[in-house]
Amino acid sequence: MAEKFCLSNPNLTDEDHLYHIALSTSDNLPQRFGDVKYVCMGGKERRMQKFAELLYDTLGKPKNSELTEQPTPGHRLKNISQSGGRYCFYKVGPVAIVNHGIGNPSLSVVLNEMLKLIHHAGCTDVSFFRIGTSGGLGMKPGTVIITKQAYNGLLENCYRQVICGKEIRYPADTNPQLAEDLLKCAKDFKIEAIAGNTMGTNDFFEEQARLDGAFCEFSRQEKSDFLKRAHDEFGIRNFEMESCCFSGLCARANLKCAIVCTTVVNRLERDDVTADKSLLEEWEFYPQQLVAEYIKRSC
Ligand SMILES: O=P(O)(O)O[C@H]1O[C@H](CO)[C@@H](O)[C@H]1O
Ligand SMILES: O=c1cc[nH]c(=O)[nH]1
Repeated sequence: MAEKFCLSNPNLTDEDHLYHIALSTSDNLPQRFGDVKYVCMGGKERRMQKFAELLYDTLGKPKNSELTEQPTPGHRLKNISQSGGRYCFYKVGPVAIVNHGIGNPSLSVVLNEMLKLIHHAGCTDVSFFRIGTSGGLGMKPGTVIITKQAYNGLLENCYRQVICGKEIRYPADTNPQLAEDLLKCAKDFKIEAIAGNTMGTNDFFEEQARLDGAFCEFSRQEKSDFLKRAHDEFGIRNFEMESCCFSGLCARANLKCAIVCTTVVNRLERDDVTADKSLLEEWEFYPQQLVAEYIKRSC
């Protein structure tokens, strides 16, 4: 029998309040969530709601889903964490779908609580996925990047976490087999996708070498030198803002993870994101299609 996922924190007890996702150990976690095998996360609430509805159809309306009492077209699923007011959370068959907001701090909070949820629920064989958007480095917008290694803004392949006034570095790599399987789904769906390294920063503007933020005290030459170095020396193919924390905490918990991000701009050409809404929605849909297909094939 597969081993139950177990966090190593000795302070965890049978009573726990997952404050930001509005759940606690008195909410029948093993009965409601013990079958979860996939946790899918992404920044926006709307994207994750749409993804949950897509999965509900793709997986043939699985019975072990949490449904809303007042369904409307495209809104059949219950937002389990609605009363928390911070994140949305849907359950579709063996999949938990959650949004994480922008950046490592917002992700870290909900990821800690999702890890505690699967611990208390006694889940087995769980994989984590981030489906997101990113700025491509030399990539045609709409290309999907499946992250191999995450680098922070200092071009270090790690997640830096401050604990009791000290900084600890955790490796920030994803699972190669998941990446390969997702690339295969992309090929079958004729979605342009590559495996590459990702830079996960703590800022959208200056840390990603954008000249068009509220502030900028570096030159165009410094910007292009940095982008060239990231591309040529470190194999960076896209920028986003959660890959280090996501891969760092999943690895720390001994869980497999994948990061699948579409690109919405080619940073070698411009800084601002100018594509129209329908094109952005189309590009944003590609990672959802790939991860939904991967889950359908593997569950
Ligand atoms: O599309 P999502 O998942 O939000 O991710 C990307 O978009 C946000 C910035 O616009 C950052 O959170 C970045 O990581
Ligand atoms: O350029 C981009 C686009 C999306 N998200 C980012 O963090 N950077």
